[in-house]
Amino acid sequence: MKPLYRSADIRAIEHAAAAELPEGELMRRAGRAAAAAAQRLLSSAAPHPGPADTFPDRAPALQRLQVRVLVLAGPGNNGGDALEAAAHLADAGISVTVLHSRPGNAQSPERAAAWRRAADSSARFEELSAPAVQTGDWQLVIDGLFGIGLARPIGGALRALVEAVNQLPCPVLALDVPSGLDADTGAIVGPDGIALRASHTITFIGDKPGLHTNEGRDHAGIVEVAHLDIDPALLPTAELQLNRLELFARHLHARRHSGHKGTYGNVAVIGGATGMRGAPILSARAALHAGAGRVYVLFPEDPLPADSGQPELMCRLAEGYDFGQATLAIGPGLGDSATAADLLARAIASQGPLLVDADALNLLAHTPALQRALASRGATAEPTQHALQAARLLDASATAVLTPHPLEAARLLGLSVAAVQADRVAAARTLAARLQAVVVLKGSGTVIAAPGGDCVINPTGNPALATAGTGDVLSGLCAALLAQGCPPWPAALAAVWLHGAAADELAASGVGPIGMTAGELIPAIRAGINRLARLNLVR
Ligand SMILES: NC(=O)C1=CN([C@@H]2O[C@H](COP(=O)(O)OP(=O)(O)OC[C@H]3O[C@@H](n4cnc5c(N)ncnc54)[C@H](O)[C@@H]3O)[C@@H](O)[C@H]2O)[C@@H](O)CC1
Ligand SMILES: Nc1ncnc2c1ncn2[C@@H]1O[C@H](COP(=O)(O)OP(=O)(O)O)[C@@H](O)[C@H]1O
Ligand SMILES: [K+]
Repeated sequence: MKPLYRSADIRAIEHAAAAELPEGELMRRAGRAAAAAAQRLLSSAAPHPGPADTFPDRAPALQRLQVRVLVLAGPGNNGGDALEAAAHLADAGISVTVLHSRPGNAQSPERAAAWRRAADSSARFEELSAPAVQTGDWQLVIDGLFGIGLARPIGGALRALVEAVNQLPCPVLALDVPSGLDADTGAIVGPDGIALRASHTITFIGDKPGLHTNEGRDHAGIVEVAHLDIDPALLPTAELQLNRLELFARHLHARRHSGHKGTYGNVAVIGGATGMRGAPILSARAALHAGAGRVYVLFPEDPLPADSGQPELMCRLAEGYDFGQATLAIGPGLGDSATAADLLARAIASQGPLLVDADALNLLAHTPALQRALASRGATAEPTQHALQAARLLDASATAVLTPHPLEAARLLGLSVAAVQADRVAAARTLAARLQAVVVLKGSGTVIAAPGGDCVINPTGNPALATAGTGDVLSGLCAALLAQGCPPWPAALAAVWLHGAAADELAASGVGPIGMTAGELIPAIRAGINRLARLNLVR
């Protein structure tokens, strides 16, 4: 399990843990963990921004006085963690400069003790200011300005200071949360706020959703969790977690020799109005390469005779096709005609697995009756055998998967895009509950929510995916998994994970992040599925 905790949970855990420990013990542990992480970063001389995908795992001896570390210590307990870390680093012979915010009368006793320890060390103290950041030649900056206690946007002189840190070429290690970022949502605390861009974040007690979605990935960098030896019994069951193989891999089966095309299901992609024919073709090609037995492309009008680049696809007019014969992926390039709306109504009324994407989501947003039909479809449909087996993971009644990007989600919710992005987890959960469907809210740190409240943030993927057509590939991939018998919840988790992992592989091999095309994802996804299926050979 890779749980993600909101700030309120972290505060409750911290409170319970602190009650069993000497005063200041958690802050001392946080400071020690931060100093150790800093020493590992200094030793590995990680470039900034670091493409490395893990924290370095050991710290060879540092040559004394060759490294200069800048520690930013804010007025609260995040500043206390930073002061503890500064004292440890100074004691290790490292040249440490602390830019220190005067805490006022409300300083906690543990922060006051941390300040005394740092003041007694060889660390030099200066007032927090942008020029103090700009004048030094730092090998590392440690950000202990604000953690989960940030109460308003960073402004004034602190804003200039954060801007100055964001210009530095060296690694930046954020303590708990990059200052200025909302740990719950990954939004920059605003209006007109700013957040520090860290190359690495060491986060305390438990991992936090805001580090993995929205602005989080750009600001947190590589995330390490320091549990501070908290008694696991104090950790509540997390309602939110990071996506990972264990949540879905067992549903990706190795093939039996006796299988035939009928064994692996039919996918029908419905879309491709005039001028948007490529969208369902991409989706259908992805479905084919993700293992669906037969793949159809159903056009609302003027069907293409065939896809000359992929003649395995069967191109038809949607009218006249029996929607009960396939897993449906409706929406790519569907348009907003009356025919399109009729096709969506027929798709929702059908009994099989259903994925709703793109233009079909916009039609749904405009048509409350279709929303009601979709919600009651989820509530009344007979769960499949697969779905029953997966009942622990899945609200088995949710047969539809919806894949909105933030604008589509905003239309469905009657909100602005900014309001959706301000709390992506809440937006996905609200839609999932309202429409009784698995909702995949796309974007950096895609959020997948089930109607019962389960929610997952996906860690794979990168900006190579920010190109037209990658969403169509995702819908075809997910439909193919549904067609092969995977229940909606693990199908959505697997599709989002595989799609992002394929983009990560392509970016690592130079096919991106700039200039990767949606079509290039498809063979990389196929390779990923086959790798995972091989892990399940015994099934
Ligand atoms: N209390 C504990 O036992 C532990 C706390 N920990 C640390 O404590 C942090 C939380 O500490 P706090 O609750 O003190 O919160 P913070 O240190 O995040 O910030 C609170 C302080 O910042 C001020 N402030 C908030 N927004 C501001 C703004 N925009 N401009 C200027 N000042 C602003 C507040 O008035 C307050 O003084 C965690 O993120 C973590 O780093 C860790 O040491 C683990 C243990
Ligand atoms: N910056 C990014 N980082 C990670 N994933 C991204 C990023 N930008 C886009 N994506 C992903 O790419 C896909 C884009 O889908 P969508 O917006 O529907 O595009 P289209 O309709 O053109 O296919 C989604 O899976 C989304 O999560
Ligand atoms: K911080």
